[in-house]
Amino acid sequence: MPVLYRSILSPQLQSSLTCRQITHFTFNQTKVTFSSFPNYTKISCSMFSIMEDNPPLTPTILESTEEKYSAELDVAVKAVQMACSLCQRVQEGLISKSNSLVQSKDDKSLVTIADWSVQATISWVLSESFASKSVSIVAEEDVEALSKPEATVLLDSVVQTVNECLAEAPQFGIKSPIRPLQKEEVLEAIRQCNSTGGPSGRFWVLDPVDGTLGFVRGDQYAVALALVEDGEVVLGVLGCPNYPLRKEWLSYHNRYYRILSKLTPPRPDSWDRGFVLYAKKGSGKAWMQPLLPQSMKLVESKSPRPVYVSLVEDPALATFCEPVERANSSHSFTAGLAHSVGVRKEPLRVYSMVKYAAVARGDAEIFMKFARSGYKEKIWDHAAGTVIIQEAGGVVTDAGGQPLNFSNGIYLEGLDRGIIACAGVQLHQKIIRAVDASWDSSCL
Ligand SMILES: Nc1ncnc2c1ncn2[C@@H]1O[C@H](COP(=O)(O)O)[C@@H](OP(=O)(O)O)[C@H]1O
Ligand SMILES: [Mg+2]
Repeated sequence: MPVLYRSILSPQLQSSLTCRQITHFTFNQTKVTFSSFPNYTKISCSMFSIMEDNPPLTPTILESTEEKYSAELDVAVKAVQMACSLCQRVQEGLISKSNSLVQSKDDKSLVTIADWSVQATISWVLSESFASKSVSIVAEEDVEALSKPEATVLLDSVVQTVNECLAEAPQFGIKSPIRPLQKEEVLEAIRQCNSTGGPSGRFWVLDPVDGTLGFVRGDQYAVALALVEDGEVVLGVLGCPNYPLRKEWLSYHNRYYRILSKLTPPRPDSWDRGFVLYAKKGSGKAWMQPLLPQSMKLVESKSPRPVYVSLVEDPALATFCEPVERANSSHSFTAGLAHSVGVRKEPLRVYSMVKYAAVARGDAEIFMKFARSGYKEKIWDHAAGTVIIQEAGGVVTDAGGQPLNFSNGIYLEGLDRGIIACAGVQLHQKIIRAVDASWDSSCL
């Protein structure tokens, strides 16, 4: 019986599994897969190091971590389901009425009622659900613009949106507040998300509406929630309300999908678009739960089903995705990389972390992001997507092949050049090599 000693396990795996005896394992250069644990069928872990010379620790009995974080995951999935429902309502309002709900932020990006409302709602749900533990949250929005005297109408809209969403909480298996939240309580819930992260302890990471530009344009966006413990992302939950059932539709603006749905309306009980993806670190599984159709209870919804990355390793058959906005990632650099490794298909340009979802579900094989020099990637734009792709069987690193570092505050500190997520190790290595070959001649 082969024994894999603790000394060769990555810190990630060491922290998620304690003493263990392994009955079977396979590995390639960046990924190790364990089988036949008493309580697991398969556990995968990427990014490990082998230290064969170390004295082996005594291999003893396995301890399952199946129960760990279960309560947190349950609440996080429900909270993201609620947030998706809230966003759908606000987006419909934006499309059908006016853009008066869109505010310009100092950084010229856009923020809407939905951003603040989702942040307030998820913050309130987490605090209520884990009242005994102090809940620490790193999130994108602050209350400054919302607290100004001239923002009264805006604040009223946020309070109303939050209360409408919380009134529906029981449908999602969450308790509603005993009375509607007051303005100050909503502001406090948003304000409470002021953690700055760090290397130790536990904190949630929230991007209430990732891809705000996609959201206000009626297109793709995501709600992203992750739990980080001692610097590792241990849970990822990603709501993608406009993700179409048929992956071909991802290449088109969501407005075409809406037109089509009007022509041939989906049956009320059928799933036509939108889901929540989620994964727990070290479980070797990522799951997809369809969004709740209006008026259906979460308990009545279809069971979650597992998602897996694509098995395509041939670059000629692979699809790569990247941000829509050139300002967010160099399209010319990624085009050069794609060409040099033999990717032939047109890039799939989609807003937000929906790109992580596309790779995790096997609808695309590669995601690349190369921001302009000096831009610092934020942890909330990557935390949930990273763990979901990894548990679905994929690889996510920076362009130097190192894992993303979520332990150093709100930024991905030390990120080497860009982000590369792939379904398989071979594709990943080819792209890393291509980056090295072309970086010096690039303008980045
Ligand atoms: N100049 C820039 N370079 C790189 N990324 C940027 C950027 N400006 C904003 N972003 C990030 O890119 C995210 C959108 O991702 P994408 O471009 O893949 O749709 C934004 O998230 P928000 O929309 O939540 O602000 C923001 O965090
Ligand atoms: Mg974002």
